[in-house]
Amino acid sequence: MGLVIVAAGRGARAGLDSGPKQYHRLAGRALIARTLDAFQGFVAPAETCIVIHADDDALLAEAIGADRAYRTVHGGASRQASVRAGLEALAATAPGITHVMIHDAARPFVSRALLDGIHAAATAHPQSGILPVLPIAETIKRVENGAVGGTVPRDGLFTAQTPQTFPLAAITDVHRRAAAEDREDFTDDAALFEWAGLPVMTTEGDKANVKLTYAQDFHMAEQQLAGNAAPALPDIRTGNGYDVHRFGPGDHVMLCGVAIPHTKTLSGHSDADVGLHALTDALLATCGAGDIGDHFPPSDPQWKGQASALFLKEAARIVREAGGTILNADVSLIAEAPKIAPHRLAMREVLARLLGIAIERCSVKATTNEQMGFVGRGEGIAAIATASVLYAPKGETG
Ligand SMILES: Nc1ccn([C@@H]2O[C@H](COP(=O)(O)OP(=O)(O)OP(=O)(O)O)[C@@H](O)[C@H]2O)c(=O)n1
Ligand SMILES: C[C@](O)(CO)[C@H](O)COP(=O)(O)O
Repeated sequence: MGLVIVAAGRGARAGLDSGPKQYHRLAGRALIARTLDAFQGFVAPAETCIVIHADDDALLAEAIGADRAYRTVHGGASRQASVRAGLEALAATAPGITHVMIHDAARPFVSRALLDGIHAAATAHPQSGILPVLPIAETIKRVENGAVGGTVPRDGLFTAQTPQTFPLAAITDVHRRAAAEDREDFTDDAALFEWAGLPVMTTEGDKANVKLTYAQDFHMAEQQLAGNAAPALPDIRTGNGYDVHRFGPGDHVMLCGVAIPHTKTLSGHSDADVGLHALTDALLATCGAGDIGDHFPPSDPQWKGQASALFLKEAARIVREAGGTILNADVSLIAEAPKIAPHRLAMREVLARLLGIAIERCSVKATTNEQMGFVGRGEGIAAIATASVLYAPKGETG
């Protein structure tokens, strides 16, 4: 499917100070760029021809960038002449195209559902023109010099939208014939097909697919885009971690960076600090950075007997490098013994120092396992940790 976007008009009725309406920035993005966005993934830029006014090369480059793959061609004095120029360009340079969509740059709100409906109709009726239409919802009056001259029956009346779709060879031929007969009065391409006696089938249009014609249309479009803009939600992520180590012979345990005298020690490759291990995993989880085993494999001799503080500091560094600000850290220790409560403040101080955050953002809690299971039988100590991290939006890290 090829695409002709007509954008060579002057936008006289819009009367915008900023110049031709198709380059006017709507909520920060040029109207024509928004229109082209709507076809992304539906028609390739190489099969799209943008028809612009001979004075507007620089305006187009500013609106969509100079290095885009779209074909461009200069249009004519009427919409009809501009469409013809676009069709001739596509017919000459893209021989594989059988069908073409013709669309006004001034209609930026093209939905994927509308495109799919038009495409389905074109597939069902490949020799016909396909025209999206909407029933008229208001009474139609004929008005002359401010006075009503009559009411027009609206039965069977519809308004016509773009994109309209045609077999490329047929619509190009009809445009050539109309030009040869000096007919420049067709306001849409379906009208040319009708004039040539060729079939035009309708498909359901879309109320949102308005043509921005008057200044008020631009104000309403601005309001609509402002209303649609999703509020920037803070990117707060939570990670959890769990670890367990069994007891072996010894005289102290390391828990959350504090050495607590005990009748046994926790055995492991490093200092077996389950609290810091669980918290390291929780932090890494907030940026999808794997787990402690990925960064400090137990098979690597350099971590033998290592203080687990090093692991936590490295996890905090990884989080910060990914744009994270650590909001809080919470560790629950599950042990029958030793007693944790007398050491909780010292543990929170260690966490605050290692993570570089305030102590009130660090929490350590402890519970027994009510003498149930392996912890209850005094075979080891378990820890569960949670960390919350605020990440900067993409492109604003650092
Ligand atoms: N000589 C022309 C006239 C119109 N168009 C394009 O046809 C579409 C529909 O036309 P319209 O909304 O009437 O735009 P303008 O002609 O720019 O508006 P006006 O009539 O108010 O000047 C627009 O994308 C417009 O750029 C075109 O390519 N060449
Ligand atoms: C082609 C069109 O968008 C169909 O509704 C419309 O006719 C173009 O606008 P114009 O004001 O007639 O140029």
